[in-house]
Amino acid sequence: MSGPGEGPTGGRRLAVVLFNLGGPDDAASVKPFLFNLFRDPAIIGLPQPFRTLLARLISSRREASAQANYALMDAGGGSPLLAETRAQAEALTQSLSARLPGDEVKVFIAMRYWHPLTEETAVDVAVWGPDEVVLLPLYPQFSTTTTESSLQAWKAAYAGSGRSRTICCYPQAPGWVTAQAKAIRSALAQAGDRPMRVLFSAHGIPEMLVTKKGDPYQEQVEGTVADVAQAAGLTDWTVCYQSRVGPMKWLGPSTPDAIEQAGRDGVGAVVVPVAFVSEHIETLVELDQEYAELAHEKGVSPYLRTPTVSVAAPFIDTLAEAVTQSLGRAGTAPFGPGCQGRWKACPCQAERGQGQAGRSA
Ligand SMILES: C=CC1=C(C)c2cc3[nH]c(cc4nc(cc5[nH]c(cc1n2)c(C)c5CCC(=O)O)C(CCC(=O)O)=C4C)c(C)c3C=C
Ligand SMILES: [Fe+2]
Ligand SMILES: [Fe+2]
Repeated sequence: MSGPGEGPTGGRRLAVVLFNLGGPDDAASVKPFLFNLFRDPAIIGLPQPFRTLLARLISSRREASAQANYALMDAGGGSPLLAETRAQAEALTQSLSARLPGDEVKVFIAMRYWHPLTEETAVDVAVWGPDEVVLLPLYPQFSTTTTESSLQAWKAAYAGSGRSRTICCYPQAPGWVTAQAKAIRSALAQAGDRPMRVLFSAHGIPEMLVTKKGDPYQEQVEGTVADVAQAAGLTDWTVCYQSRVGPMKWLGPSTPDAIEQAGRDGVGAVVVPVAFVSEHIETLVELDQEYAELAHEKGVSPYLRTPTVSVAAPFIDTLAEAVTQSLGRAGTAPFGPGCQGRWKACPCQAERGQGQAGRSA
């Protein structure tokens, strides 16, 4: 057995930790998953014990409708997110192993609100004993509600070996942009010569996180959209935000409003899930079923949706490039501007001063 500092061929041990939100495994885990989500201070900013009490209330009230929605997917009453993320981990392992011959690369998955929980993965990584740890959120755009929440949970939980690097975000990474542009071009080709509008739909967040807290999410979403629209040569496109929860004002316009507008303007729609990298309830149910029904009612035809990037080679390669660049081991091609100090609390800022670390972010 090889210990820290020594892979099977004498190389170094590299742990890559993929972060995502997580999803319930089955109907029974919907309520505890929702409880974990609403108990997160990044999601509900109330002090304790009010936050936990409210999380209990919301998860109870939301359980039945959420279970009904999860049941609409072919995933045993739960979410396909973990299976999708495992496929991405496998593809990234292969891409990285080819780029870093001699090193031992292991890709771990750390979910924020359901198993494998970040706290569990932190123990697994520590037991494995890496020399280097690269933290890689599967959120292309940085948000306090997702990326920062995951990175903080990791920081609190990880007590193992290895120097850490953080890839905070990659809103304009070349492979992320080209994979989406390709999917859009193929959807538009399917629509033939009918007039079409591309609706870039991102998961929303409360507007005050952007205006009061300086959350860079909206700016980064707009950065992604500008690059993809240019790469795909689009003339009619708009940004909109889906999945609103609760009474606060969220970023707008909402995706349902954008669909209604398309109906009024007499154009068909290609919806592009621009902040998700894999399929789950927000794409398979919200976009493909709820909003498809709305589009039908409003006469938006055709209504098409591009698949998420999933394991598309340009996307996985761009992630692998981000990892190797963060280690200072390969490539000098620009990987995108990242948060660039826009989010002062981002760990990539502190790492920037330590040699190559954070170069990709
Ligand atoms: C870019 C990604 C995401 C952001 C930003 C985000 C913010 C955010 N989400 C909620 C509430 C819920 N999210 C839920 C599921 C869910 N959300 C994301 C991604 C982002 N969330 C993912 C990947 C998933 C998992 C989907 C799955 O298949 O399991 C849910 C549960 C589903 C539901 O009941 O609708 C809730 C609730 C808030 C409040 C928020 C920002 C404040
Ligand atoms: Fe969400
Ligand atoms: Fe950053």
